[in-house]
Amino acid sequence: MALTLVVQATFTALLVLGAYLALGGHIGAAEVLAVLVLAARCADPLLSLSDLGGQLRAGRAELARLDALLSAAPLPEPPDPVRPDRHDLEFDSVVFRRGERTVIDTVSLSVPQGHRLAVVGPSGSGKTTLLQLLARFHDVDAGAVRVGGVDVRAMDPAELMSRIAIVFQQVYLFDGTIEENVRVARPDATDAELRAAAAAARLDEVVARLPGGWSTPVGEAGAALSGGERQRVSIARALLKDAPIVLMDEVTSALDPVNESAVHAAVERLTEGRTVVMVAHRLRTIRNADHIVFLDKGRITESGAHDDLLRRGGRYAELWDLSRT
Ligand SMILES: Nc1ncnc2c1ncn2[C@@H]1O[C@H](COP(=O)(O)OP(=O)(O)OP(=O)(O)O)[C@@H](O)[C@H]1O
Repeated sequence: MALTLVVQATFTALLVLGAYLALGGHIGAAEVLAVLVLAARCADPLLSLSDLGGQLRAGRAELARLDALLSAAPLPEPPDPVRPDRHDLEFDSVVFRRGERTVIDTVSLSVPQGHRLAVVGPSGSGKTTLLQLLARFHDVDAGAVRVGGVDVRAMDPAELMSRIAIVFQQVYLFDGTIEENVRVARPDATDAELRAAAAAARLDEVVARLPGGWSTPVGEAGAALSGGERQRVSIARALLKDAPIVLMDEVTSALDPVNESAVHAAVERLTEGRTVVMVAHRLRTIRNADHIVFLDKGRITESGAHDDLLRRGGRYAELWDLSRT
């Protein structure tokens, strides 16, 4: 850094001196001193500019990635979309690859309408990918994902999304008020519907603490909200959307007891009577699931109800014991 500063200062001094001589100036002690002071003052911004170069290069790489994402071919839309009249879910021998890697490896499972499926397993085993395939963020490489017996590729993508509410770990809050951030799920919702969703998600108690209540800009609120509170915003959105299918990726980080209990109550309300697939990390959520699958390296290695899996004494039972210590 110090060397770069000296090089930059010398370079700047030579440039200024050159310009001075070119303009017909004479060099004396005063001129040299003035040029050195000027060079030192110029070097710092020049250094910042060289830092900026690095930042611009990093930014360009980000832009290239974004561009690749935006220019990716849109998922093909069917000419005659089919509308399912039920909301049971099915993975039929699904294979999904990322490059050379098989991320989902011949997965078959079904979730009857109104049931809750919990997906557990080690990090990187493909749990989130299963949710993404259901919402058709990607298309399968082999097999089929079906909603109400209809292949999701045969559905109009907007229709599919209207049937699904998603609660992901990373909650995206945009620059607006907290009310706008919830209302985005259903802009024509009445105030009463908004308040009811917030109460069911236990978001009302968070809003009550904010300085401007519902009108608090989320820029302020977002920074002040904990992970559990942000997830309550996400659950309120999903409740307001009132979709028959819920896909949920639980927060992995530990929640304080107040948030733990509030989020649990909110999840209960959200999942009541809906068809649910959730990546489950918390004991209470796993326990309340109708069915559990254990995913390892993209394959289902164990599947059943909580008590069956405990009796079997496999990886699930191990995970359960570990999570209770
Ligand atoms: N955008 C991506 N590009 C390339 N590989 C990815 C991408 N997203 C996920 N993967 C890879 O796919 C595999 C499955 O990832 P996935 O996020 O589904 O796992 P997970 O079980 O949900 O993990 P975690 O519990 O850590 O969230 C991982 O090996 C992951 O590195």
